[in-house]
Amino acid sequence: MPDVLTRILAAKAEEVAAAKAARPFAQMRAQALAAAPARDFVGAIRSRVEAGRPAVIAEIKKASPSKGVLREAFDPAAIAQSYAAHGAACLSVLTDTPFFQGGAGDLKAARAACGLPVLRKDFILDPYQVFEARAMGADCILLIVAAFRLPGGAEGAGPSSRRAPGYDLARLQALESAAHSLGMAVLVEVHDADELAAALTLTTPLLGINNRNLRTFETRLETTLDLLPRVPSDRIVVTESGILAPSHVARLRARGVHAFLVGEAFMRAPHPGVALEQLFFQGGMNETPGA
Ligand SMILES: O=C(O)c1ccccc1NCC(=O)[C@H](O)[C@H](O)COP(=O)(O)O
Repeated sequence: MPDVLTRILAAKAEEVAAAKAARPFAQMRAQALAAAPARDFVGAIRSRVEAGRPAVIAEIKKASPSKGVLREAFDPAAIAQSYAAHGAACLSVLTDTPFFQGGAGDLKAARAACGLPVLRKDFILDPYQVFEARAMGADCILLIVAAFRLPGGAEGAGPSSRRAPGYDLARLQALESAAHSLGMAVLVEVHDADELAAALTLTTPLLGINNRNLRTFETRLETTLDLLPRVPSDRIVVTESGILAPSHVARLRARGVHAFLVGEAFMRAPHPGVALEQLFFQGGMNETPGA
């Protein structure tokens, strides 16, 4: 059986083909160009990080392949308001349906309920999806480098071939350009050194390091800590996944990581915003959301 990322990407390619047939590109483009202006996703993160405060991208997801259903009573608008009231910098909203039980409606409802910039969390492979993201109101898209691995690419035999990019850089760069042309930001996501080398060919300052291996689900904070020395100082590291306790936050912040993408810890809590405040602003570092 193929791993889950392979299955998600295959399903996504079919989904995009069906979407294009149902709503042609010209129509999607017109909708994207007519959307309300994008909110400043990078600025919301940068301002906090440069002030030495945590920048929290708070995720709205009903379910995930690794954890199943995380939240039965799922109200994206109420969750977004709760996050905004308790110090989130931005939102991340899952729009994939088959694997995460999300949808475009979740993103629209969350964005309409608050003033925060919103990341469309999905598996973007095609320019059509970039226009679709803007049409639904997204302010940022996610590009997962692992989704652009070429057949036989980064898994070469020896040390030198492992350093070869092995990724479809032209396609990654074209998707980034499309997002920027629509005023959206890009969060590029990596999990290892080969993916990082590929990600650094993009211009976006937002570099996500996913602590979760999307093929095996193994989740280790050391993924972020080990890659940190290889990240140039002009990039803002966003550590993603598996951040569940104040000790995790303290460990990463002690190494200079101040931007976080968190889902499960908030989705399982009765009040997601309160959980955010407890995780980031009531720990040992005695922060307050606006201080
Ligand atoms: O979470 C999964 O099971 C998953 C499986 C396959 C591809 C992506 C997946 N998750 C996306 C994410 O990485 C997380 O939603 C995000 O980083 C937040 O993680 P967490 O705080 O651990 O919910």
